[in-house]
Amino acid sequence: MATITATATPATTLPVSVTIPVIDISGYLDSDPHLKPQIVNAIHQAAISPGFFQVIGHPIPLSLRNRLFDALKTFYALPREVKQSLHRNNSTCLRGYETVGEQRLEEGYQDAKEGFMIGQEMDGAGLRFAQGPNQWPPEELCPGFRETFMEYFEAMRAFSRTMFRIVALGLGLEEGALEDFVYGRDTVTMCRAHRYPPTTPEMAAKSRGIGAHTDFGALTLLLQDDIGGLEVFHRPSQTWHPVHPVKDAYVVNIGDMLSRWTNDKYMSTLHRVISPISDRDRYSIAFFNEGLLDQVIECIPTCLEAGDTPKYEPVKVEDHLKKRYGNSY
Ligand SMILES: O=C(O)CCC(=O)C(=O)O
Ligand SMILES: [Fe+2]
Repeated sequence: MATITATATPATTLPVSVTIPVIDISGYLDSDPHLKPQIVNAIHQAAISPGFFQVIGHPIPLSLRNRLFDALKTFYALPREVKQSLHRNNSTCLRGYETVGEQRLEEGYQDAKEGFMIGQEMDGAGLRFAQGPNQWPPEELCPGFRETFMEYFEAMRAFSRTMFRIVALGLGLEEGALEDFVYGRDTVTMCRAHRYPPTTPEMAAKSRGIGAHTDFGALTLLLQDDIGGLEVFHRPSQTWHPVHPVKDAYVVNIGDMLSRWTNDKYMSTLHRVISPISDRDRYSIAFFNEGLLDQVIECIPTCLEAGDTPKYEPVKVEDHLKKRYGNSY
């Protein structure tokens, strides 16, 4: 999930070039002794800078990705009243539909996207922050939507587990050191699907698909279609750079929580989406690893160089999330 940040300068692209590495993790999944350390190192370096990379050779099947994109098209084509009846304001745990213009991430712009958020299905007593049931459209209006979205969600949780094993090794920790953080009973993971309506060239300068922001969780895994429009900010040159769609890839970025946990060794990079100048909608699906509610985020000792001191006070994930979610709507 995302949060408000300082307004970025309206600078456009160039002249500096920013490389967003494309990293194949299949060698890690195959436990290839040669490739494993190379993959760990490539991700560690990309997390330091630019804080964004793309992952191929991941375990999410193309058929599942396509089924979900198809189901989302059916969902977003539903009558407005049906979508409104699933509005996130009905939910105690951030789940449901968000209309165009609802989120404001950048001063002076309204986000042009529609969104639909789900999380882990939880019911009963003792629910905590962001825990609870999802909202779903009637099955007959959107056949298979719920089943496909939940299948995708579970597959993404498993993929995230792998990513955090790689991240742990990169940070000089035990491979399983972040297991509870990413996969514990009280771990919050959220998945939001977006539809970005197209814009005209005249309107493009005044509108944003999603305004400039940093993500506030630990690690985001984003699936984008082939339209493009995602951009990252290069702070030293104050310029924006496209994250071009790469076939079959997930865009991965570091969020504020992991940046803080690593004493800013890993970079949480400002990003935005330009409304597509196209005759087609753009679709994307972001999976947010928000962390274990009881985890205290306190500088990981391996991230302190000799003579360094921690930059931040310890904070509990639950408190961090409550504050940041509260600020972004
Ligand atoms: O749709 C995208 O490409 C990016 C979405 C995003 O940055 C977010 O939801 O935090
Ligand atoms: Fe984001």
